[in-house]
Amino acid sequence: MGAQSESPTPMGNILSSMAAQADKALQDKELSMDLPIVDVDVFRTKPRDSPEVLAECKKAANALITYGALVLHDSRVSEDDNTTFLDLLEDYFAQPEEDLKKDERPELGYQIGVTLENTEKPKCAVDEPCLQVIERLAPSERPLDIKAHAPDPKCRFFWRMVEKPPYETEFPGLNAPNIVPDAEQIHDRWESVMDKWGNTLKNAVSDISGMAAIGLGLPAEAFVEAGKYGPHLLAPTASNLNRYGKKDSILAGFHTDLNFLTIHGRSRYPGLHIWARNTGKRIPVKIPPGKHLLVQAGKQLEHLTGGLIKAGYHEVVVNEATIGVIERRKKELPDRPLVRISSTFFYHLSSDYLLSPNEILAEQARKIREEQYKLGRDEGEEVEYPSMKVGQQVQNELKHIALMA
Ligand SMILES: O=C(O)CCC(=O)C(=O)O
Ligand SMILES: [Fe+2]
Repeated sequence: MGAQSESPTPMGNILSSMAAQADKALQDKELSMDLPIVDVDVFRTKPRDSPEVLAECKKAANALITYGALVLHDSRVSEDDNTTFLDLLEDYFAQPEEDLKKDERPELGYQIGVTLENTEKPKCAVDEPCLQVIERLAPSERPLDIKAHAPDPKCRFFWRMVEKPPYETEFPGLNAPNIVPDAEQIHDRWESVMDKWGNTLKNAVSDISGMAAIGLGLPAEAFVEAGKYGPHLLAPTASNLNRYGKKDSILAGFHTDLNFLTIHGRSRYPGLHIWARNTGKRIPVKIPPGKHLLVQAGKQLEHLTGGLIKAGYHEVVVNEATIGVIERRKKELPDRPLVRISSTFFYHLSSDYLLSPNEILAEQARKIREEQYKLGRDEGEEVEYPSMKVGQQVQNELKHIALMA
């Protein structure tokens, strides 16, 4: 009798159920990339002081402390809006370079409109603490080499989504009006498509800010108030995969984001790798299907929490999975532009807000640092977080990435 038709023994039963459990665990792990999934719906629909909401907020704060990242579920997310947005941006970046150039504003540090390829540099390449972060990673987990400090081949569009402050800002350059592209087939649908998808990302990330504040023991409105007049940006990147589609091309070199929280919808092309603090592992991002988004901590959140939450490192490269999608789309949609658009939104604190570490959180950060050190996880030299206006911090960072003189 063949093994397949044998009637199951009790031992066989146990083994197959263990195998099924292991399969399920592997599937879940791949879906969530090992990151906790935070349900924004719980926060939006249940009473603020209910145990369920508090538990979900704690989960959000702990995920940001432990990983610098989380996956969120939000029933307001429409995949169709993301698709429409990705199509629009593919069409936009397929235009001739001289048309794109009309939307460049170098005099404003490229903080509005388009940034063309080979302009923005990965800051890490000249930043000693960042290079040490790479050195502390196991060689197999390191990002692609950025030491040449070549600018990134990715382009970008910045679409500002702000509420005008009821006061005179010290940083008007960071708060300039939006640019709507000229081209007839793009102009008319631009504003509504950008605002629709942008608002989905903005609402979700703003709710995560509220949840993180509660989870950290702060008043619910602490971060949202601090970001009320922030120069939030819908900030898709665009990488020309005809030109930069070879395996191991760096589209955006290893870096952290300078803003408060970054939120991503699904890109059509894989290639974003994140490093979760405390794991030392490179994680290829796979946002689970169905109303999920990915959030990563940025520098402003690190600053405000005195390093309790650390900005998350990431890179965007052409990996095997990217090549797979390139080949598939070439066959299935030969007339579509071969451009990798990222569905990225930068949530910022208000430029005039004083960025200064919360002492209670900074004390917790010191404790965690010591515990980590005892566990043999050296996080490098202690970072200073001097008080400064958010607008000042942004300008300092822009100088590092070559967008501002
Ligand atoms: O392209 C992506 O998926 C992310 C881009 C990114 O890291 C950034 O825009 O800062
Ligand atoms: Fe980034």
